[in-house]
Amino acid sequence: MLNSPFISVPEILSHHDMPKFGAFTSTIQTQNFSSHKLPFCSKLKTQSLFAAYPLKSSPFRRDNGELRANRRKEGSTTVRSQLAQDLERTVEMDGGGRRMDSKKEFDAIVIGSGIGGLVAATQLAVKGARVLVLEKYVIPGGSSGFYQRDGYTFDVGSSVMFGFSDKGNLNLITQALEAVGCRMQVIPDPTTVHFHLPNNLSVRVHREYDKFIEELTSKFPHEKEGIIKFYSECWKIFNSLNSLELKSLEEPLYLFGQFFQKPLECLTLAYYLPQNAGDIARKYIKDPQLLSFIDAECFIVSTVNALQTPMINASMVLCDRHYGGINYPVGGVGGIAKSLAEGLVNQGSEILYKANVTGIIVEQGKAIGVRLSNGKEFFAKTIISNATRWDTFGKLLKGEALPKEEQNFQNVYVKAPSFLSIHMGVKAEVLPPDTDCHHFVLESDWTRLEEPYGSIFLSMPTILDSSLAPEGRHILHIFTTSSIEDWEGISTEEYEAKKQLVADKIISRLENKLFPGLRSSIDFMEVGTPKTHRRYLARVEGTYGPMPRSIPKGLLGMPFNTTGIDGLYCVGDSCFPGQGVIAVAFSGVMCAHRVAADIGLEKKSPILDAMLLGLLGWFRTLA
Ligand SMILES: NC(=O)c1ccc[n+]([C@@H]2O[C@H](COP(=O)([O-])OP(=O)(O)OC[C@H]3O[C@@H](n4cnc5c(N)ncnc54)[C@H](O)[C@@H]3O)[C@@H](O)[C@H]2O)c1
Ligand SMILES: CC(C)=CCC/C(C)=C/C=C/C(C)=C/C=C/C(C)=C/C=C/C=C(C)/C=C/C=C(C)/C=C/C=C(\C)CCC=C(C)C
Repeated sequence: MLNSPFISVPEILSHHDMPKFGAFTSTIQTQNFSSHKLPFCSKLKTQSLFAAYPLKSSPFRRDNGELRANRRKEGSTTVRSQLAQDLERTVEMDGGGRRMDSKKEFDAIVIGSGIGGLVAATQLAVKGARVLVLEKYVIPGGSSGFYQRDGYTFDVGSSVMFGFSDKGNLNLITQALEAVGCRMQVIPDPTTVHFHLPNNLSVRVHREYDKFIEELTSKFPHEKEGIIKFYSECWKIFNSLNSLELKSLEEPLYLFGQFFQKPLECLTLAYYLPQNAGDIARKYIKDPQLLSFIDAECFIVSTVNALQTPMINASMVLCDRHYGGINYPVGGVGGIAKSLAEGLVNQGSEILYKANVTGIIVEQGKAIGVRLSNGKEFFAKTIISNATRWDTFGKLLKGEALPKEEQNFQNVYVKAPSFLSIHMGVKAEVLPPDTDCHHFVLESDWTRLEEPYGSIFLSMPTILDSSLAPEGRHILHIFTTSSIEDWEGISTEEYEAKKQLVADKIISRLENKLFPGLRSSIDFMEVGTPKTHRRYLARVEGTYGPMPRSIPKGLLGMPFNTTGIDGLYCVGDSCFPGQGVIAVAFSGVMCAHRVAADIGLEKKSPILDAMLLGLLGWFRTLA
């Protein structure tokens, strides 16, 4: 297998996806679904997600060489959203020359359909807004998308799903789906992650908190008290978070309302907002190896060590994994975005694929529309960018001076490296019985934790959902940090050879540590590099997300959703609270609330707005 030519994700996507998703090949497509009740989401309860994607039931059809949306029939009547009809009418009105497609205004245009963008869009749609999502790629989801090869269904990004339980206030993925009437079947993961660390330290993070603490204290009995105190402090924060109704922290009526109803909890959160997990761990723990373990715990959350990881974010994930637990959606992570996109359309809003936004149109200092690579223009009261802040302000806002809030963001945060990913199908026999689904491997040297190719993340979602692979096979999704500079300025042959070399080394490491015989069990493999991720996720340098330039003041410096440009909002992992699917879902909820207030769908107080936004802006300069 290793001698077979490695094919990069871009090549694979273009060769395989396009025929499979043959219906997605026009420049602009419109999903014109009626708003009847959730056909796809309800199917998910009993079927594999991807059964919902067969070509026959594609939402598109060819019509005189043009792609058109299939119309879903209710009884004998064709029902289509008013919005879709408006759009199509404006396209018909095009008379050559510049295609001013839309004098019609949307309430919001969302650039990008990552989980952040989709949550913002769906939350706005259920509040009654007319939303248009413009996605560059052929399916929704961005880093939380999927692709299929040779009978395997691969998650593009992480398979570790927080916020997907049925309890509390922090199950934001469940809530986002429910808002549009969707519910997905999930499979509880008994172990969040199995750490394989230097000095043969092996720690399994069990779903049951007591079992995890018991395992960790058995490795560090002299630190039992410190362990309990550190994780208990995380619980204090988690419980405060979990008691709040989560909406926009940039909206004063809500924020002051929460302070009034839950003063202790809000003050607790305000107290921890500027703090990092590493400092708090050091209050209780002295053993350097245990502190390094806490670094590894945080690295998974933030791609940086504990001293650089905001305590609120660390607490969120270190507790949710025991509270709601990690739950994997049947059919794969891609089903979340697919369901949200369908829910959005069912609410009468729109999503267009292969719609590459190349510019945000600003008039008299206000963002009023967007321009696509094919020259089309769309207009809205508000523009929400789910592209990273670097892409939004560096590429989409040409000719605009960088607002000072963005300068501040770029001073405090840098682009985290990208990653190298290996998607692999293997013979099932190579995995020992009772293998856990997620592993983190750093064999011998703690100092390599944050180095490129130092730590290995491994997810095997077929341990939980065997429908993702052909019978007798498992999926291995392996990823490790890697920078784009490593992959630039080399010939195609060198690029291919380098992919093979790097993959080879990682396979050897996994063979030594976990799965003897792995190499000979490989049935399918492809390697994605930072260039792949830059191209297919439309993220500058393929970055994993923002990471602090030095020691941050917790979350204090992380911008929320409003920007220095009137009418322009950002959503996604370069907004508060940062990287992670549940984190960007929260960013989507916050963004939708702030936008809804600004377009009159929620209460607002302009005077309090000005005061709070000014205050938050000032706080950020302290970071
Ligand atoms: N391997 C991984 O696990 C991995 C990798 C990267 C990011 N992540 C995580 O994924 C999440 C990111 O979610 P997110 O919501 O911020 O965004 P995202 O990056 O997942 O999605 C953004 C979407 O916007 C689209 N887009 C970008 N620019 C566009 C343009 N100009 N025109 C049209 N569409 C455009 C992209 O195609 C993509 O679909 C975070 O949790 C992050 O930490 C995970
Ligand atoms: C506003 C002011 C000044 C004061 C107000 C005080 C107040 C009320 C504050 C409120 C704050 C709130 C509500 C904060 C909310 C924070 C939240 C919801 C944070 C959520 C963070 C979630 C994170 C960081 C999730 C990260 C998950 C990640 C990165 C998962 C991915 C995992 C991998 C990629 C690893 C895969 C692992 C293996 C081993 C394969």
